[in-house]
Amino acid sequence: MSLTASGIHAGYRGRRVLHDVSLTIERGETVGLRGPSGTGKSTLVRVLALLHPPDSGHVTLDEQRIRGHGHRVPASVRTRIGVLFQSPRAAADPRLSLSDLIAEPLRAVRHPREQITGRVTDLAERAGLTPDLLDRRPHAVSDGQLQRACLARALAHDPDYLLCDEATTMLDASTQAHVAAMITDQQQHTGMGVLVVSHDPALLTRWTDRIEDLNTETAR
Ligand SMILES: Nc1ncnc2c1ncn2[C@@H]1O[C@H](COP(=O)(O)OP(=O)(O)OP(=O)(O)O)[C@@H](O)[C@H]1O
Repeated sequence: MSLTASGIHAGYRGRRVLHDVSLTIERGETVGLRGPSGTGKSTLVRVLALLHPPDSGHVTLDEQRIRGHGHRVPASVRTRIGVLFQSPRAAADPRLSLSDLIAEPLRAVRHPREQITGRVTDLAERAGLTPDLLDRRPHAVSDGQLQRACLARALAHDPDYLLCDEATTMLDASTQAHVAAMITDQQQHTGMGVLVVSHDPALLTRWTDRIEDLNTETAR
């Protein structure tokens, strides 16, 4: 069981960023992805998260080849892949309270309403968010608190894969450790596969089972 990108060519408005790039994340493993700035690591994350359609090549999710990226991917498929970005401010809707932020993906797939509150409380507690923070909107919490909420949101569906794009880079050491511990704990319970994109060699060595390079060799 794996999330696989095969022979991906992708870019923006005719400008090619990824040239024949392939990457596999097996369930249960943690894969590191590194490479110089601008080689397309975030673009590859968006392709794997089914958010950015490749020009050619394809993504396979547990043997199911995904057709039609972008809005055409059913929510039931998309929710099997969680994503955590570097900047929670860019990722989070500023109009939503933290509890609504965490609950939104559950509501989107009509999760039973009576279970949502309990699920949000549990996720928030595991993420280290105190109850008083849950009614606040993003502008009234710190970056670290907001990233904890984004992690709770990304794990709301118990995804089979979690893609972390420089997700701990801007966090202080203790929040970074808490975020990594929550991800590892979730992985031990559900066997999800994890991708960690980072420029930090120590973090990659500490956290991942193997490291892949996206460099000018692969990104020709
Ligand atoms: N939405 C976009 N529109 C146009 N070009 C983009 C867009 N996003 C990224 N790019 C360009 O695509 C290239 C790859 O960017 P990407 O963010 O995927 O690289 P990266 O390896 O993640 O970089 P970094 O390590 O600095 O985060 C860059 O030249 C970037 O300017």
